[in-house]
Amino acid sequence: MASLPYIVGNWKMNGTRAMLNEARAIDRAAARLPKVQVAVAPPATLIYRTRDSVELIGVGGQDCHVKESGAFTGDISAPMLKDAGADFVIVGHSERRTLHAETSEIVKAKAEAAHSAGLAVIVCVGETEAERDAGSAEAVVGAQVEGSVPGTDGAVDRLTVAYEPVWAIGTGRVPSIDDVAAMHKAIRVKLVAIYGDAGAQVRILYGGSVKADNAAELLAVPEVGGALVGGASLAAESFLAIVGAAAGLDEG
Ligand SMILES: O=C[C@H](O)COP(=O)(O)O
Repeated sequence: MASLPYIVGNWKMNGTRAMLNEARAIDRAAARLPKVQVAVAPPATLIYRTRDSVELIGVGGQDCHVKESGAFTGDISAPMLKDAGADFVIVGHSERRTLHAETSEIVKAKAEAAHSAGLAVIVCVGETEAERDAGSAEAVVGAQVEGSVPGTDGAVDRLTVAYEPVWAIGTGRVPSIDDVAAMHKAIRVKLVAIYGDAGAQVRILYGGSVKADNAAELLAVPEVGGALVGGASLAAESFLAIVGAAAGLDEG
């Protein structure tokens, strides 16, 4: 894969201003690892300050509304994220799909709103454990990809897809390497079917219990273009161990 490995920390609903020290430490270390693209997605309250605290790493939002503005108490629009200094936004995380009843149709509208606002987009997909046990994981994820990725002209150029099996998120469990490889291959086939040649360039991240001790193996899987990291991204030390594993791919 031609593009750099992309390691993204999703802080979820964690972090107050003290977390800016972690962001600074990650930024300093990333400067010494030019062969990895690094980013963090802090909670909305910290986006502006994080942007101001770092020089090199990307900063993103964790969700956006489909509309640019309006009477949507508690929501944040893509242009607002852009204005706060975000470079990208995560949409369709399973916690949004499950806890906020977001359908792929909504996720797609969010992805398109983000693209229109000038943000890169990470679209998350992933099956539940019941779906995997039923043998329908690839069908479920394929339908999510098809239904969630943006259709807007040019959006594919700033698109990343993150495969996150729901049952692997925050559990310490990860799929077998063969299962990760098979799913990433299936997602690639789907992206090429949707976008043609441009679909071959979209990075596909793996997410779900990525830690220092499994990162190198996961990141070496064909079609795995990086990682979307939750828990292990909350401290610079554990996150940087994963970034270091990505940097090591080049030497290994
Ligand atoms: O967005 C990140 C994922 O949900 C993974 O979270 P985790 O690394 O805590 O399993």
